[in-house]
Order: sequence, then C-alpha cells, then structure tokens
Amino acid sequence: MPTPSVIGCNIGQKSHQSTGKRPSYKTLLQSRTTEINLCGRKSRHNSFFLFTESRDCMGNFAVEVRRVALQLMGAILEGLGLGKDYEHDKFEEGLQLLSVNRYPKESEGDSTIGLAAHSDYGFLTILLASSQGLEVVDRNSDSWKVVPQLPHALHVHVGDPMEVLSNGKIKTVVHRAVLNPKEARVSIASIHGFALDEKVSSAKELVNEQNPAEQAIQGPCHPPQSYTVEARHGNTTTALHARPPWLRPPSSHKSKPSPDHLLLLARGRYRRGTGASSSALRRRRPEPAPRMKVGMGGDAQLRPRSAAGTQEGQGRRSPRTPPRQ
Ligand SMILES: O=C(O)CCC(=O)C(=O)O
Ligand SMILES: [Fe+2]
Repeated sequence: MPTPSVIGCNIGQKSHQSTGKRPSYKTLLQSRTTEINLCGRKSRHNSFFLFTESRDCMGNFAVEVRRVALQLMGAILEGLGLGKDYEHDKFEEGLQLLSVNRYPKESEGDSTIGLAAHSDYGFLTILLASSQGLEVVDRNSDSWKVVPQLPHALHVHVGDPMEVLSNGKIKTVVHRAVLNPKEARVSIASIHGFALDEKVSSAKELVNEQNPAEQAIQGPCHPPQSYTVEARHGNTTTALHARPPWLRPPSSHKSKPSPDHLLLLARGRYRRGTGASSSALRRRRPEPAPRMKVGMGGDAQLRPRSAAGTQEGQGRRSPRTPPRQ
C-alpha cells in the first residue's frame, strides 16, 4: 500500500493533552487537536503542532479510507460503463487530502453556518463527523437537506471532477456545514483526486453530439487558498472569506503565475461558462455566495445576502448560493 500523500488543514485550538495511549477515533473526534500533518513535515503554517498519537491514528485512517475511496471509484466507473480500471493509474497515484474541521458549538446570536456552501474539488469526499451538521442541496427541490448522522457510518459525496469526468451524468454535491447547538463538532473530510498536475476531462465514451464535453478542469488539489465561513447576524447573512496569512500568494504571482494562480484562472473560466460547448455543469452552476471579504489587513465589509457580489478564486471550495430554507 503506497503511503498516502496527505496534507492536514485545520481550524480551532490545540489543547489536547497526551495521555500516552493511542486515541481511538472517538477520542480523536472529541479532541481539540487541530494540527495534524500525516507526512510529519513541518507545514507552512508557523504554529505547526505535531501530535504523534493522532498522527499514527490518522495515518491508519487515511490508508483505510483511501482503500474505500478507490473501491468506490472503481464501482462508480463501472456503473458509468467505463470499466473499473478506467484511468486506474491516475487514481492510484492521485492525491488524498485530509481536512480536519472543528466547528464551535452554536451559541445564541452567533453564526449558524460553520462552512459556507461549496462543492469539493476531489472526485470523492468521504466524511467522518462527530455529530450532525452537514447539509446538502437537493437539486430537485433546490433546497437544503440535513444529512442525518448515522452511527458507525461514513458519508460519501462526489465533487466537481466527477461531474466533468462523467460528462454531467453524476452531479457534484453542493454542501455546507451548520453549527450544532448542543456541542462543538469535528469532521474529517478525506478528499480523493488526481495528482495536482493532472487535468480532468470528460470521458470520451460519454461524449456525443447531444452531450458535448464538459470543460476540462485541473485541481485545485492544493491546500485551500482561502477559508470561507458564513455567519448570520439577525436577518443578514454574511460570509467571511479569509485568506490565512500562511497561504498568501507570493508576490511573484503577479509576474510569473504559480500553479496556484493558474488554478484560479482555470476555475474562473470554468465558472463563467464562456465558450461554445454547452456544459451542463456550467449552465447549472449558481452564482457564488455573497461574502464579507476580509483583506490581508483584516478589514471587513458586511454585505447582505441579496446584494451578492462574486469573488473569484475560492481555492478548494467552490461556493454556491442555493436558496436558504
Ligand atoms: O464538516 C462537514 O460536515 C463538511 C466539511 C467539508 O465540506 C469539507 O471539508 O470540504
Ligand atoms: Fe466540502
């Protein structure tokens, strides 16, 4: 089994006390540890904190969950008529990103949305969560549906590349996380995609005159370039779009685009839907969520939800504005 390439990305505080015992997944989910880098490399984040016991536990989890993802992917590809070994090597050598999210308990007058509406940039996301909080858009009714928390179950959804590869036969899942009024919540999203430099195109077997190819996409299988948090204040919903300081683009971006920058351009084209091909994805993609943009210096502007503006470059998350229920 190859060592998965995993990048930890976390929010919250770090205060877990080492007990000397290897924690169970339950302990892990209840812990307040937030800095986990399974590769054991120092992250670009200055306050990097390595919690060795979690690292073992998360390492095992990462390997196992990847095995499940590859099996599921094979079954989906078979279902699409492409055969389970379609692009086998690209999936085998693809990227896995484990994102550990910690959401505070909802308190009165506080924000109710932990993570704004978005779709994921991997083919598959496998989510383990400590409690209920995930909501998905039901495309038929165009409304939010709560994903029930089932004991001992993992939640799986598909992301943008799956929609592109399947040429729109499988739709990306728009989702968000809401805060739980009873407790803080931890979720571990394991996201599985092609390698950073691989483009995802529609399978030619699924392209014909009636169904022209979706526009190819690349990435963004990067650490997030921005972090988006939506908050509600009275009747006004705002979104906080923060670019953490450790993810600031180097100044060289302006003159010489780095892969991150190229990635943003790719997503911009993808979202605007220019060009001749009638991509189902681009037709259906709603406007991005309104957001309160926090600049590098931390200056914030509140904008009501109805006065939506658009922002490019949401990093790994593609924000959407499905109607609120
Ligand atoms: O915490 C959740 O329920 C969702 C997390 C998520 O969507 C993500 O990490 O991309
Ligand atoms: Fe997500």
